[in-house]
Amino acid sequence: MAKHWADFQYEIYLNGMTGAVPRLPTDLTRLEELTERRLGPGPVGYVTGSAGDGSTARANRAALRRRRIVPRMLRDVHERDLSVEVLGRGLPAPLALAPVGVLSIMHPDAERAAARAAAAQGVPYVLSSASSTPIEQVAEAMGDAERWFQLYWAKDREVTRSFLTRAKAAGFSVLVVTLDTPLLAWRPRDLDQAYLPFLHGVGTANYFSDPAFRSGLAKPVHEDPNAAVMHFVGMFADPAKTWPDLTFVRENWDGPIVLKGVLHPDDARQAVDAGMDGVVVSNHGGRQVAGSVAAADALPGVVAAVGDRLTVLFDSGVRTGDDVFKALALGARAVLVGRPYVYGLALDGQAGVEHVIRCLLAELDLTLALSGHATPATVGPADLMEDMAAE
Ligand SMILES: Cc1cc2nc3c(=O)[nH]c(=O)nc-3n(C[C@H](O)[C@H](O)[C@H](O)COP(=O)(O)O)c2cc1C
Ligand SMILES: O=C(O)C(=O)c1ccccc1
Repeated sequence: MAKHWADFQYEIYLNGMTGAVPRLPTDLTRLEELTERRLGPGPVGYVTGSAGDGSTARANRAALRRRRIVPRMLRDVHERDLSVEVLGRGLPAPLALAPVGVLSIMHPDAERAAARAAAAQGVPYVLSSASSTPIEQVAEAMGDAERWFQLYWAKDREVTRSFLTRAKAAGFSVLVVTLDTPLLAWRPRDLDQAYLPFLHGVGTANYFSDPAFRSGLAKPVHEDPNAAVMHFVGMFADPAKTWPDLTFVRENWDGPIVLKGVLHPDDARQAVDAGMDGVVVSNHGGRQVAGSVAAADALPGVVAAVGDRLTVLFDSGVRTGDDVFKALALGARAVLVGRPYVYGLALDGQAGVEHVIRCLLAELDLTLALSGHATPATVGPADLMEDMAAE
């Protein structure tokens, strides 16, 4: 029998017999406010902030809230199985941790803590190129758990090639190529405090650990750190890239490749033509194009265009188990979650990240069961209706 994630509910109640209650709220939408009280203004702006006036991030939430579940009754759900197959991998649930850069800003254990939490719960961890911990050290912390690598496509081919070689050697199996960040967007929360995340918490450590990156420096990093940071800024991403450039990535990675940040159905079709295996329908949590379409509103169009040819994943705005259910109903195979686990990390390290994963999946398990589903496979558009007046 598959694991019932909902058992976490009674684990919490039973622990309560000895007077213990969860260290963090089980309504994950409350974590943002707690994190705002815990971290300094720079780090808070970095993690909670988004592009422009923040309306895209709010629209992501609204697009999920507006869709309401129509539960079905009397459909045997006593044995449930949340596992799904994604890109040829069996996952215990339709969830992965999204790539988030410079986690040392949030907690001293940084990427290692997030990766260990994902490994302990069996969900894939997507390591950001912009990690504050070198690829190899994150891999070492994870044992043989499922790990995916997110590529920021460096201007220098040798650096990109080196990242891919290192990630492969460290056991990363799926490559997530982020397309929506060829430039950092206009982010007032960061700008108003002149807070550039790269410059904090050894934000560039993964690059600094790279031999191809280092060979481009006139002096070693410790002798001229400012020059090294400027080299990184010039290297980080390349706004000149076009679709044919994907050939280079395809030729240098023999596992599945997923393009992150696709919103238009035609871009999803181009991903098929480029030999890609999947897309993440995402607007980067509202952090890139201010005023862009809400990710959940873009999802059905992408699924209709390529859902039978590519694995369609989703992120941007997922905060609760019912949000995951809604994304599945709109056609996503699985979802990535960003800020909630980062808040968990900021508030309680590895344990906080595990708390977030367990709450999300317990709530998803219960939402499925209470709506008449024993597996994600039976969830579809017929389970939703739209309520334009929803708060
Ligand atoms: C603080 C922060 C840093 C991020 N860094 C990266 C990154 O390095 N690479 C990447 O592809 N996406 C990055 N993202 C975007 C996430 O992968 C994901 O798309 C987004 O957080 C999903 O939205 P959500 O936060 O509403 O769940 C970052 C997001 C946040 C909040
Ligand atoms: O802040 C982000 O959204 C992001 O993608 C990023 C990129 C580089 C370093 C840190 C974060």
